[in-house]
Formats: sequence, structure tokens, C-alpha cells
Amino acid sequence: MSEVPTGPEDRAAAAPHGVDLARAAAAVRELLLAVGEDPDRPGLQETPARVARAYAETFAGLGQDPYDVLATTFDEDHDELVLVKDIPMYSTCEHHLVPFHGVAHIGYIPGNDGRVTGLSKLARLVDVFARRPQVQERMTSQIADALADVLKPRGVLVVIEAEHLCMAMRGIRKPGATTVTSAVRGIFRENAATRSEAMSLVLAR
Ligand SMILES: Nc1nc2c(ncn2[C@@H]2O[C@H](COP(=O)(O)OP(=O)(O)OP(=O)(O)O)[C@@H](O)[C@H]2O)c(=O)[nH]1
Ligand SMILES: [Zn+2]
Repeated sequence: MSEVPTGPEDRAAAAPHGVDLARAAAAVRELLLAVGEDPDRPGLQETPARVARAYAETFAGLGQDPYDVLATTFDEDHDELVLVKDIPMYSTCEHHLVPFHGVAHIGYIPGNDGRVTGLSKLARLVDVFARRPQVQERMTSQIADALADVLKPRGVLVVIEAEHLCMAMRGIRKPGATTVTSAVRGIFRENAATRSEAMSLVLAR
């Protein structure tokens, strides 16, 4: 099921206010105490406020509406694949609050009315969903659903390749393992040949 908001009220709920910096800083100070650090030692005095500001950036997507990003669309007589590959992506694993990062590939085939969006908007859309506590599968679906909803394309295909630092630096400790997720909608879901043609372009190096 899509978690992308669909109505004006849902969209408002999905775009709450920014990070409470004072509260985040107090929490970071508490966390430093909890791990046995001294938050008052010179090197750490500015850290809570600094981390709070960094979190405001890392989680900025919580206050952004994907529909605003896709507000600019235009008519273009193009009914073949549009594919933007290797969009750098940094997100935060919601289980451990450590980064997972890699690249996103987004392809779509415009619908009958030929609605397309600016190429940069695809990268912005990735950021809106990446800058939240996330799970890779959900982010992949959210990007696909938002594009399908706004552009009404014949098909959408989203592939994300990422390394999860929660698997690399701790826990199972397997640096270099890549997780690949895909979400396909429309013709890419219905037609295996169209899907594999697009996939081969996505995965070509
Ligand atoms: N499916 C999925 N799993 C994720 C993602 N990010 C992190 N995980 C996994 O979430 C799981 C959380 O498992 P838990 O057993 O609750 O946590 P844990 O004890 O810290 O697990 P380990 O990481 O195995 O040490 C781990 O297996 C992570 O690898 C993601 O984007 N998608
Ligand atoms: Zn994790």
C-alpha cells in the first residue's frame, strides 16, 4: 500500500514542522552521557547543537511534500523511456539511525497525455524520501508511487542500490554488501520484456 499522501489533508500531515533543535540537542547531550562520555569536555561542548543542526538536514524530508517537488510538469511529445541513472542517495536506516547510501535509478514512460517532469525533480524526489528515517524497500516504493500518481505515466521503474552501514560497521559486519530493491508500476509490471529491457539499461555499467 502506498504511504504517499493523496489528498490535501494528508499532504499537510506529511509535511509537519522542522526539527526541534533545542530538543534534539538535549537528547544528544543525554545520549553522550548514556554512553559514558562527558558532554562538557571542550571537544563535545558544541556537539549537541551541531548534531541537532545536522539532523535538521538529514531529516529535512519529513517536512517536505513530494507533490511540491513534482509540481512543475510539462507536455512533451515523448512516449519512450526516460531514465536517470546513478542519482546519489544518502538515507538513514530507521532501525539503527545510521546511514545507508548508494544510488537510485528512475525510469518512466510518459503517459498518453505526454506529461513529463524536469530531470532534476527526479533527484529531488529521491532526497525528499531519503531524508527521513527509512527502510530501503519503502523508499523505493514511495518514489515509484509518487511518480505514478503525479505523472500518470505508462510505467515507472525505480531501482536503488545501497550499502547499509548498520551491516558494515557493526552487527554482522559485512562491508561491501549491496542491497538492490526495485519497484515497478504500470507497463513495467505487466510486460516482462519491457521490464527486462529497462532493467538491462539500468544495470549496464
Ligand atoms: N529489509 C530491510 N532491513 C533493514 C534495512 N535497514 C536495516 N535493516 C535490517 O533491520 C534488521 C533489524 O534487526 P534487529 O534484529 O531488530 O536488530 P539488530 O539486533 O540490531 O540486528 P543486527 O543488525 O542483525 O545486529 C537488521 O537485520 C538490519 O539489517 C532496510 O532498509 N530494509
Ligand atoms: Zn540499520
